[in-house]
Amino acid sequence: MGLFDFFKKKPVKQVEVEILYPSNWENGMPPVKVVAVEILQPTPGEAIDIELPKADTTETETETETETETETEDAGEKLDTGLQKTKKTWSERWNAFMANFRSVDEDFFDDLEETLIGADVGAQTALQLTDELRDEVKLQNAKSKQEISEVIIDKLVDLYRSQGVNEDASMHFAPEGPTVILLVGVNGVGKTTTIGKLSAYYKRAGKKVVLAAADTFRAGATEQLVAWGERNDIPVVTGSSKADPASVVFDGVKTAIDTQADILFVDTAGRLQNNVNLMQELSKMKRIITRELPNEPQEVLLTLDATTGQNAVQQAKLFKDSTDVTGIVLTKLDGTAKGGIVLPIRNELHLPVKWVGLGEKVTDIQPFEANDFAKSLFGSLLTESK
Ligand SMILES: Nc1nc2c(ncn2[C@@H]2O[C@H](COP(=O)(O)OP(=O)(O)OP(=O)(O)O)[C@@H](O)[C@H]2O)c(=O)[nH]1
Repeated sequence: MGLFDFFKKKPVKQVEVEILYPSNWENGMPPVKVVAVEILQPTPGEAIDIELPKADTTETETETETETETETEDAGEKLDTGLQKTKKTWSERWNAFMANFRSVDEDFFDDLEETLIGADVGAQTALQLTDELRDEVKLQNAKSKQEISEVIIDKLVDLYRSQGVNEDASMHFAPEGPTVILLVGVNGVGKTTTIGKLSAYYKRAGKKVVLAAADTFRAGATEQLVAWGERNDIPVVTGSSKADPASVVFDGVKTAIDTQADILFVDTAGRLQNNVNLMQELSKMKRIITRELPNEPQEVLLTLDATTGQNAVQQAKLFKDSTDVTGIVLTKLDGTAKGGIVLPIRNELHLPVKWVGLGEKVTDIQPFEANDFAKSLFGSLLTESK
């Protein structure tokens, strides 16, 4: 059934569609992906018109938000919902592992290590956990399936929590003048969307925010940020297509200073961590910011797509080696069973996860709280094992 036929049968109040322009698309109706539909009650039979953008506006993203609706949703609930897939996988793996339990011997610890690696906690973390658990299980003289299950899950929760103790996952702000927050990461991880969400978050907190569209590389990237700016009523500094990103950063910093803004968010082009030119471009942007605002603490937030699992950890390693990353934004946790990667990011890279992205809506972002995360991820396992 075509899109219009569908809407004739089910009239809608509002529809969010993503226009997909395949590289070989020339004319006619491009394929579209329906992102969200708000069904209109009750009048069935009405058709609606959707205005499609012109063919040359590639990669246009149309997003509408019903902020108030989501804002009332409890943060803990949202985290629980967002982590549903990860939790399901964890509990399935866990149950399968415990179903095979016979006795606490070397095979048991080998299986445990494999289970943990399979759950994306990372090889190093799995090894460390298994080693510590060997002692712990003996220490507590745990023998029954339930006792052992409890010791292991408690240890996992502990590890998540203890890593948060000395970790500075807070955002740093300049005591005066604008704070600059750069978003970096490979293509498509969610940098622009995160800026849209974070800028709205800080605006709601009473901060004056400016955005700079320094991704002059990808066609449509500036428009995407401008759309977020319009939606949140936040000014966006732009440059022409293929302009030097550093010049947009310069204009952004100047605008932020002139307008006495509190925060400047800079959207950067998706870059491969091993592309020397792009990494140099990033250094140039940072030099310009420091030249204009010498004493100012900046945040360089590396955005990682949680759905890419261990790849995200690899990306983080390489970015960390070539630029001063101050924290991680872990996006798309809602769409993945790989939420376990928070553990290796913190345990192996010692980079604080500062924010987690839990959806595509403007309010689908939360500061990362190790305790809440551990509680949400393993809470149900603890209940199940009781
Ligand atoms: N489900 C889900 N989708 C997200 C989240 N964050 C971003 N996305 C989606 O991921 C896709 C890519 O997001 P962008 O913000 O365009 O990514 P980007 O890193 O700016 O991409 P480039 O400009 O190409 O480098 C979009 O469809 C977003 O809606 C999230 O937390 N959850």
